[in-house]
Amino acid sequence: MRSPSPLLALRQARQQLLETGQCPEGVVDARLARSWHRSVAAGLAPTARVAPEHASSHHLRHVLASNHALLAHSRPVMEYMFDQVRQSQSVVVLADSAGMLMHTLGDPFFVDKAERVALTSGASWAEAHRGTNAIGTALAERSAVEIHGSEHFLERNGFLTCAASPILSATGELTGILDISGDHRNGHAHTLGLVSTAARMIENRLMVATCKRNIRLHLHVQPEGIGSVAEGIIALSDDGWIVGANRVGLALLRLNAGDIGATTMERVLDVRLDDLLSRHKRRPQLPQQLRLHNGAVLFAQVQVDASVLPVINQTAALRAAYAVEGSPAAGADALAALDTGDARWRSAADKARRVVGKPIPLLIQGESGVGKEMFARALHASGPRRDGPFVAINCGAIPENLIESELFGYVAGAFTGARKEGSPGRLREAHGGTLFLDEIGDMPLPMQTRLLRVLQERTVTPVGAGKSVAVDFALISATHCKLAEASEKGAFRQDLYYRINGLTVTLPALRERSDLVPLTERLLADLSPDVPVQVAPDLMQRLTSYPWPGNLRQYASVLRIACAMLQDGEDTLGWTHMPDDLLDALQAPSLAERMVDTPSAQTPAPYAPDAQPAAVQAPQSLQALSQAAIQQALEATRGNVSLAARQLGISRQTLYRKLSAASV
Ligand SMILES: Nc1ncnc2c1ncn2[C@@H]1O[C@H](COP(=O)(O)OP(=O)(O)OP(=O)(O)O)[C@@H](O)[C@H]1O
Repeated sequence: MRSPSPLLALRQARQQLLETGQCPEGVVDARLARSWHRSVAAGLAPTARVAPEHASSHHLRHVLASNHALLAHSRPVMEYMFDQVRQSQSVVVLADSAGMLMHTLGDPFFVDKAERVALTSGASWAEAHRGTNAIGTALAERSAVEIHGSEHFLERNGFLTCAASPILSATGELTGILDISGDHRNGHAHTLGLVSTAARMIENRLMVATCKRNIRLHLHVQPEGIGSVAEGIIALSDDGWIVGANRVGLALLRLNAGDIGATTMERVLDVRLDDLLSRHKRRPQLPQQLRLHNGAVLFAQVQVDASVLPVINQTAALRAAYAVEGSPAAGADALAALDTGDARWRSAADKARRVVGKPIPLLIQGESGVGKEMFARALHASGPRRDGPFVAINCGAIPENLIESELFGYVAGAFTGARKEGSPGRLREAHGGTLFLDEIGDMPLPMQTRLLRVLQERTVTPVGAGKSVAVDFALISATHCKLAEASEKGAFRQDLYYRINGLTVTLPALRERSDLVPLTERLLADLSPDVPVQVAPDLMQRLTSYPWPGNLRQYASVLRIACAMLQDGEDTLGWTHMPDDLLDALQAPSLAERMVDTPSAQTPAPYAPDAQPAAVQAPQSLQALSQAAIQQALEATRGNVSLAARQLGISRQTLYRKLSAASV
């Protein structure tokens, strides 16, 4: 963004923006124009003397404490940078992810001047407060930028030249901004390069520190590039999921940040994790030559912390054992195991996979019984927290007077009836794993307020306790109602809604799914793992068109009952195996079917004994068909009502009822 534009042209362009709302084309580039527009939208005026936005010392302490690791890894790099620019009247600055300055190192001759525009710890350089400037603009654009002289929106910052680069975490989140600011007369063409390289150095150091319990691959296209600032780094979970990556690592593997936590190494590289690790064990110092599936060659140095090797070996042994038995690999994509081909379901799963392992709360919407909890469990089992607990809480099922102590825990003697030893509470039980809040829309409003505080502060204060306890869990919530509407009507706190709704996915109702046949096959394979069971085609046709108001819960239960009704030697579910309450509903044609009242209409076949398929071919009334079936069952069982009822899949009482109705 270093501008060849003369001072006057920039001033005129800014004036034109203020007067007409448009930047003149060709004078400022698109990125600068976007930033100026944001500055105007924030209510800033170029000549205004805005009071600098400055954090209280308490808030600054809090920010410094929560960015402890970033600061620790940045300080040595900043000192090195400062050495490079020592003579050029500059300051080196580290800001947090909101643009607040946390640490500055400055040339004493320049510091006085810099202090006048508040280039000091605690000052905010977010665009909303200071208009266009390298720190705020790099934050807004998520990319490295240089802002020179009059490109700054506020005229009082026009004596500066600043270059800033975002610092990204191992999971791709922007965690801070590194910047060099100096007198615009001393601007140097290489400053932006220096800042960007230094930001990469910090990112790499941070990544190695935060992923020290992961398997790490240090990558480069040449073995000599490994260990340099230009190396790619990929962090893997012990079963091969990519759980972290620096920018070069992503580029080398042709991935983007959204793939972190959503794909495995083996999907990208042509090597099995076990082979990679065993080669590393034999020759730990030697870079391994690897190939992407597209044939490109890379070199990788594996690094595994000695303290986690035993865990990895154990997981590898488990994986090998599972592979031998033909069972799904430990930690395999448990969501994929639920995927039977419905496009809407798959799209929800694909989206959810992208946030697994990231601090983004997931909200699952869908009718009751569509499988929201199973989906959440599978997601947990597919993610890096799979070894931690999965704690499911049905917010609608806990009595209102117990919900507080149940969720937040209590100390010994907190209230009458409390357990002597106190209780940690369900939220703390989820520490290190996933918290699943089912029916979150049913949570009473006072509890919503407390929950919001927990989610904001990531701490829980048990009932009766003075101190709060830190908690760390991934959050998945589920609801069958439209929470957005509930929050608009005031029935659900809007701020809590935004907090739990990092990503919303909606699971389709069973009647909307296009995969009933493969889904049925999978459910039957689970229900009867030893003997393959199938469904008679005419019944399957009707099961496919039935609206299933209870969704998967109802359907899975019907199949479970039907399998239990199979006699020895039977392997095909027919009408006789359907529970009798459902049989009536299946036989009653749907409204749509009733509207198409022609003999040629494809009316799904109602009950017919499997031995007499021809009986269903003729267009008879349902009642007549039912009576015929009863007659045949009684004949086949020589009048044994109990046996006939069993064959028909109905209770004895229902059979007697049907017989007496027929004789009236
Ligand atoms: N993919 C699936 N495979 C097999 N059975 C399933 C599947 N999904 C759901 N079920 C069956 O449906 C039942 C209900 O599923 P789940 O509790 O996940 O639904 P839900 O949408 O969370 O329901 P609710 O809204 O009532 O809490 C499960 O106990 C299980 O029997």
